[in-house]
Amino acid sequence: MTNQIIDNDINADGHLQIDGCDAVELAHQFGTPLMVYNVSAIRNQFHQFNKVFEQNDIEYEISYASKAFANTAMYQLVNQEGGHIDVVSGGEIAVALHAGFPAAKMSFHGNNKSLEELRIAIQNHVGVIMVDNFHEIELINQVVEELDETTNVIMRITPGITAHTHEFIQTGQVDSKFGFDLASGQVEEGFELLHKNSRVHVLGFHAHIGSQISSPDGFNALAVKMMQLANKFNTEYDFTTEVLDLGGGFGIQYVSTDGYLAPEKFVESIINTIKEQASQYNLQIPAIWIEPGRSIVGSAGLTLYTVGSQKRVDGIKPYVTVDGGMGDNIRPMLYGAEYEVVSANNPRAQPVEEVRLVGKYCESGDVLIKNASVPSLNSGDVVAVLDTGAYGYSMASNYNLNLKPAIVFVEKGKAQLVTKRQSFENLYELDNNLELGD
Ligand SMILES: Cc1ncc(COP(=O)(O)O)c(C=O)c1O
Ligand SMILES: N[C@@H](CCCC[NH3+])C(=O)O
Repeated sequence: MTNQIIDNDINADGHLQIDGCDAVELAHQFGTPLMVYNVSAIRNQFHQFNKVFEQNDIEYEISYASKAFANTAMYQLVNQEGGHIDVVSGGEIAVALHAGFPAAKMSFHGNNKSLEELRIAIQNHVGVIMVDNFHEIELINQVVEELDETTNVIMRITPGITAHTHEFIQTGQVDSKFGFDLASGQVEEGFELLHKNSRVHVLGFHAHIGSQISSPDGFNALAVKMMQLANKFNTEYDFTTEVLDLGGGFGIQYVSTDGYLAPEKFVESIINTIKEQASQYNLQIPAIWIEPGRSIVGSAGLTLYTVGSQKRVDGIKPYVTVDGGMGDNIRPMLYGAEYEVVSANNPRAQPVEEVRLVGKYCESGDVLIKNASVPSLNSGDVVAVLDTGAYGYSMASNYNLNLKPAIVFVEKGKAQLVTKRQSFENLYELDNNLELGD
């Protein structure tokens, strides 16, 4: 969305509206902080991805990386859109199953899956396990034997590509904790071990080079490496790569100075490179899978807060405090991430000053926006921090024992509470009274 609010985003009362719902009314009805997702925007991003594959007549899957944002309704929405999901823990599998999401459309990721998690995945016939390392191969072999089951796997490889993004969210460089190292022959070694087990079916290869990437170059380099790999395995092992999964990582625009490339344009570029490589090697084009997270939900979500206290000292940039902060959005503190904010009461109001938009947590670093250009804001006003849909709620914490926010989905003028705000009881319901001491 970013702060280029268009007429469509403003209703007759002059308030911010999200897919036909008044943001100020949502804040009053459901309380703040409140996460609001525009369901039409999520559906539209699925359609854009589908369209680019279909126009190119490519077999594909859109495997939504649910670490970006997951709850029961989100898994159900992805299912309505015909997507697959990428899950990374027993917890994500459990919530997806609870939502009625088909196990066969899940890809199970992780660099340290436990024996128990692998048992859950294999018992429930999860579609594919993205095998990450040699230890995991042993565990998979053990579980399929023990449960008298079979499983599909895709090998995650570390391609040796350094994506242009924040160091904390690069994953494709040689020095990474994820995947089988391509350059040193680990992929061949792992493949031979997997291939030996008739209960394990290798579908192909996966790589994910990082997140919030703004240029297609790294993806094109990845597509070249992956097709080289497919060709090598075809020649040396007579192995047909059925699936190449190129991960996610397509960046979104958080602030107006961020470059913008529509997420489906990254995919178009990947498809073109794979087509060229396939014709060069005279290989059949494998099914192409992608795992977008941020590009599906990032700009579809925003956070509504209510303004509270303000601190003003001559010569110091003012502090404007909202009723949430680092507990619902750790990204500014963790990655120096930037966001834009608008007044939900009057999104057209001209900025009159630069302030620090800060949270209510006991940390000086709890700053949501360092340089927020805002109109005159008063206590009780509702503000919207835009583009918070990815890795906000999913990395939320109960720091200071603050409650995690509620989540509302809106679509065409209708709003639905899809996750309740936590209650104080939720904060102690797992605790036992102390029995030690006097
Ligand atoms: C394996 C894998 N796939 C997909 C994603 C989703 O990335 P993004 O949300 O940047 O699209 C991630 C996260 O970076 C990941 O680790
Ligand atoms: N949590 C990160 C993205 C990590 C992607 C997971 N592999 C972010 O907010 O940008």
